[in-house]
Amino acid sequence: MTIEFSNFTFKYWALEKPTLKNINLTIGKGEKVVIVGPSGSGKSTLGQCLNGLIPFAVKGDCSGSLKINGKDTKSLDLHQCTNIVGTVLQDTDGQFVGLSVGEDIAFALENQMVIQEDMHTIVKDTAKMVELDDILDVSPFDLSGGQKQRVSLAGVMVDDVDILLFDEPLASLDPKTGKAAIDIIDHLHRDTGKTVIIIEHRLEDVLHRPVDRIIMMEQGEIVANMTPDQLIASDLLEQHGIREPLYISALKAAGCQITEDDKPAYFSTLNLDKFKPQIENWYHQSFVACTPENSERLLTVNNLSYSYDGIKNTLDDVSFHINKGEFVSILGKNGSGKSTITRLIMGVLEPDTGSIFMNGQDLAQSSIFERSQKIGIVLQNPNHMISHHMIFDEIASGLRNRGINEATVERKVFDILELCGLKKYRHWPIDALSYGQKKRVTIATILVLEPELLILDEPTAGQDYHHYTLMMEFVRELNRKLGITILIISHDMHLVLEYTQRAIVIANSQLLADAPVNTIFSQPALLEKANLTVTSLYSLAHAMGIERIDNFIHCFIEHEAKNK
Ligand SMILES: Nc1ncnc2c1ncn2[C@@H]1O[C@H](COP(=O)(O)OP(=O)(O)OP(=O)(O)O)[C@@H](O)[C@H]1O
Ligand SMILES: Nc1ncnc2c1ncn2[C@@H]1O[C@H](COP(=O)(O)OP(=O)(O)OP(=O)(O)O)[C@@H](O)[C@H]1O
Repeated sequence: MTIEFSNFTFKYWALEKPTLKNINLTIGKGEKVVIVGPSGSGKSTLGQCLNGLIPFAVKGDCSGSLKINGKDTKSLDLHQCTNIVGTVLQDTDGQFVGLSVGEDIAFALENQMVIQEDMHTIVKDTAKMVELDDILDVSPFDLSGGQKQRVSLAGVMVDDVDILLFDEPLASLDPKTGKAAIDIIDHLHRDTGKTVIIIEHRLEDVLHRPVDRIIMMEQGEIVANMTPDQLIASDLLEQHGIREPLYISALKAAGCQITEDDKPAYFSTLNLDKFKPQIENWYHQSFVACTPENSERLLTVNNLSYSYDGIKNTLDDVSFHINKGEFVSILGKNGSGKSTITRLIMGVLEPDTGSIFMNGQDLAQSSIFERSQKIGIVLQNPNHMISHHMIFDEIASGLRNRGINEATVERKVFDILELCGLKKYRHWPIDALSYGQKKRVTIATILVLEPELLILDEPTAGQDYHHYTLMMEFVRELNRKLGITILIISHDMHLVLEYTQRAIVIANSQLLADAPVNTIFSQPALLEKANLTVTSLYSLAHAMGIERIDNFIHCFIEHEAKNK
């Protein structure tokens, strides 16, 4: 199935200007391509033109043509498009049709009239590939964010379509499952010859397996269309605010010049010998010792246990503390209970046993409202938080609830809109925003309230590097200047390395480790237990024969922080 966009332009009815401008792009049958680009650049819109959601479900004006296998999509209907293109959507909640995980995976098979006996086997085998076989009877809506993402992946794997489109398949997946997902996509691609299109901000993770081409979008246009080696060796990623792989950042930090001939797109193909002297030199020159942590307690979690069903403990005797002014992360496998900890801190759930103290006060004595005055939480899925139609009102709502006068509300909201890169959208309805832009709105809504403890659940999911850097630098400023304590829950190891000092690792419902990030990331066996993976920074140091990998990681963290 060849895909051919010719002079293709698309404008949403709700917007004045076109979102896709004069796109000329051919994707050949059986190709595997990645689409990258800043948030709001039109990646999902391009994907939706392919799967027929545009123009059949979402209205707008198109000009030029989009042909799939020579057929203009204007002559097809939505049903015909979905029979050609299978999609894993960015917001998985909108995608579930079954009452259980098993039914959901089986849905596509029912449509294909697969016989019952085969159906059970196919569903089981597919669920096993994405580690869902234990929870086939659970409702998709009772799953953690990453588990939902796995259900969507499984659903599309059984689809009998020629083109597979993945819109941010990795956003909520833990690192190990993310790698497994990329392996699965790679197998599907090689075994079936299907055309595969992956839209993703986590470029290094996608490049875990080879791809044919990377297409870069910016403001509705295609600004690059080249091989991964060409792109990684160029300055284009940096210019367009897209994060380069960690090992490339480390090589550049050491002053190495990387060319296409070095085959830099994959760690496994990169010729490292050439760079060894520079890396060693940089490491020996830049090592500085860790700064000691502040020891005044803000939050103390004591022996916390919680079970949703009264049978299996989601959290089992978990204890940790967070000091005032710290920037800490919680890491762990999908479904290990990280978001559950957040719900217990907020008071949405009550612990079965154990307690949580804030500033020496037992939170069991405080209502949800009282807790929300001190603790701000940004949930994983922005669509679970938004309750107003207009962006300004959404961000202003918390301040207005506190009875703050309108002039102050306006000033604070404008300041935060600017900081979060949302100023030009202030009069927009939230519906007209991309997923990443919505996520930024929800972060702005909480940041404007300047909480004492800020908890960010997957802050970078769906965010491009440029926007997330702006936002995280602002969060870091809140942390450094105002002493606001920050807790992030994330599967984004690059983010965790860049910003947090200490990581709390949860595995199999229990606390597995609580240590500085450079210590955590230099222990492969520990990472493995929590479905985390070593980063390419570790692999680089290892390949260079550096003994104290924790020190090497620490050097890199210091370098990044200084050069932001
Ligand atoms: N349903 C819609 N109605 C009107 N405008 C929309 C709609 N969906 C997206 N847009 C607009 O189109 C632009 C591109 O959005 P799109 O979702 O394609 O971006 P994206 O590159 O996928 O971003 P992200 O990485 O944040 O998901 C955005 O500026 C957004 O405001
Ligand atoms: N409302 C609910 N009812 C029943 N079980 C639930 C509910 N919410 C979560 N669970 C289960 O509790 C476990 C922990 O979920 P939680 O959302 O805390 O995980 P998580 O570590 O945040 O995962 P992720 O990294 O995927 O976001 C999961 O196995 C999930 O299926």
